[in-house]
Amino acid sequence: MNETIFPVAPTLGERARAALGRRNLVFVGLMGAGKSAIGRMTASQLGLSFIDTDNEIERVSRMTISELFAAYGEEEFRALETRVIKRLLRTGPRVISTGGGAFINDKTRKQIERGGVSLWLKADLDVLWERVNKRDHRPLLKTENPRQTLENLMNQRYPVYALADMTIQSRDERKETIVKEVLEAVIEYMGKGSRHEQD
Ligand SMILES: Nc1ncnc2c1ncn2[C@@H]1O[C@H](COP(=O)(O)OP(=O)(O)O)[C@@H](O)[C@H]1O
Ligand SMILES: O=C(O)C1=C[C@@H](OP(=O)(O)O)[C@@H](O)[C@H](O)C1
Ligand SMILES: [Mg+2]
Repeated sequence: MNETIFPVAPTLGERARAALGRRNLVFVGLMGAGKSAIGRMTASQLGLSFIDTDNEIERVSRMTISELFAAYGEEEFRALETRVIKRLLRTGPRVISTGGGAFINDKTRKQIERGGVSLWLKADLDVLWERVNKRDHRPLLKTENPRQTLENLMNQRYPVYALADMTIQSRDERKETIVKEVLEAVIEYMGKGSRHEQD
């Protein structure tokens, strides 16, 4: 019997994986933007391993993020976060979802700029609030008016997140759609005139 072999077109995930090469893909953005959820799904599409820096910090410290903040304060948490991210970036490629404050820290942001391509999941206050107010594991939001705290953080941090290599709007839309947009952004960014073109 004659068998005809049809060439199989690469999937979007395969094309994005090839475009990424040896770089890590690093998700940044505010609490509730979807870094952890979208990062995990993106990694699966890319066939890369996934690490959430908060999970990794909790694993190495054997404490929850809330416990770390309560016992040692935010400054110590940031130092630990910087160390963990530095190590993760050295051993990629992988998809890394950071906690919301990581990219704001100058040292951590410079590490990410050297060892990865960054993607800001940007979201409106209403979207963020809708998502974060269902859970209470975020120590920075344990304030009298957490919605106002979130808004203040947006004002402080959005100019810094804007330094990321790519930006995708995280919104009230299926996660699969956001993942598809992320993969398309990686292909476009890595393909044309990115600072990583020669890597
Ligand atoms: N596109 C989306 N549609 C609906 N829910 C989402 C979407 N993206 C994220 N979420 C949900 O919002 C919540 C916060 O997402 P998470 O990934 O923990 O955010 P982050 O890590 O940026 O703080 C989670 O319950 C997650 O499943
Ligand atoms: O914005 C921040 O400074 C923080 C965000 C959290 O991660 P998510 O952005 O994944 O919620 C976590 O790292 C910690 O509570 C501090
Ligand atoms: Mg997260």
